Amino acid sequence: MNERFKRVGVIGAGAWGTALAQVATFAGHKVTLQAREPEVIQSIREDQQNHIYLKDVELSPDIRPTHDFADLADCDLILAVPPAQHMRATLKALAPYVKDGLAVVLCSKGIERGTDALMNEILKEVLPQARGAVLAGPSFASEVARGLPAAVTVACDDAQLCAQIARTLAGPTFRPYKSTDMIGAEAGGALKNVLAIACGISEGKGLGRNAHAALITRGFAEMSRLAVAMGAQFETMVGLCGLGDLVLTCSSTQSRNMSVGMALGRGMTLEEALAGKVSVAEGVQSAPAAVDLGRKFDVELPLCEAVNSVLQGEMDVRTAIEALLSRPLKVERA
Ligand SMILES: NC(=O)c1ccc[n+]([C@@H]2O[C@H](COP(=O)([O-])OP(=O)(O)OC[C@H]3O[C@@H](n4cnc5c(N)ncnc54)[C@H](O)[C@@H]3O)[C@@H](O)[C@H]2O)c1
Ligand SMILES: O=P(O)(O)OC[C@H](O)CO
Repeated sequence: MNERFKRVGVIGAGAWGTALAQVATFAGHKVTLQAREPEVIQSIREDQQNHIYLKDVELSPDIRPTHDFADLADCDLILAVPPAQHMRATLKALAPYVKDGLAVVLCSKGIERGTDALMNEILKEVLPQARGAVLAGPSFASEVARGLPAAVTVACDDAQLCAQIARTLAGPTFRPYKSTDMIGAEAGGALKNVLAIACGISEGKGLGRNAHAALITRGFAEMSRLAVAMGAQFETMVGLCGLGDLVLTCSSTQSRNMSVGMALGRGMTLEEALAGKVSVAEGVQSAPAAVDLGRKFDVELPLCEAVNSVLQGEMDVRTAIEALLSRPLKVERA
């Protein structure tokens, strides 16, 4: 009962996919890591480092990089870690190698633009024969890959599968907490990225610590309202994958989302803020989807809407801030 999975595969050798492959080796596994770029494969094979996406971290020799999805065919646990906008295509590429009941853990934090789908909805459409779970929570890849302590949420509506995944990935420095709330874990992970852009804008504009605290608190209220309307439990939102990840991402320049926001706050255009970046800031694509979901579920999302207006070039930062501060006074509630 609840034995560990034996053959772990990871799809996506960005910073987080590489870090999660490393986590699985800390837990004693040999891991197949599917990478898109030949230079990433070469870098891991020759130097035991991912020079492109996770610089200066010594990787375990138990990580086996490959380009070929067929090499994942004998895995019994797959961690899917592409950028959210590429999840659908990635799962389609995996499809020929998926056996009935394969466990697929969705580790990307975003909402698909155009469909407003969370990652588990995409999994159900593309690989209905697989069993899905979500991994989310406060976890900067570089810290996790270096073996610094982190606690995350693993969410799955099948409690037994959840326990099996948690047991497979748990290690001396990586502590998964179990949950059955997949929507909450996914919504928390996706929405905190949009709110981190808001906090970055505030930081870049020099609006001070009071504004920062207000943004995190009202951002939390906003993301919880939407998540609960989508079917999440409020309890999940006060956990690692909700408040925990929001606080982390809004408080460090390690965050790509916060960094993009800071660049916008300092007066750059979005194009300038993203120029030359190989890494993904998911909030940029998730913002319009979040706004869409707010309308669909009739939930007010003033901060996400303001961020989205700035990202779409519909409002400059100063006007967005003025618009937020001049809203009618409200009763404070989550
Ligand atoms: N980096 C972190 O600290 C961290 C932590 C937790 C969750 N995440 C989430 O993990 C997901 C992946 O982020 P990351 O940080 O590993 O990536 P990254 O920013 O380090 O690298 C970009 C990734 O995008 C991939 N990519 C680019 N074009 C692609 C395409 N057309 N199809 C498929 N893949 C493509 C690249 O191969 C690479 O793996 C995101 O949803 C992110 O929010 C990241
Ligand atoms: O760098 P970011 O903004 O993508 O955040 C990384 C992780 O999601 C933090 O938990």
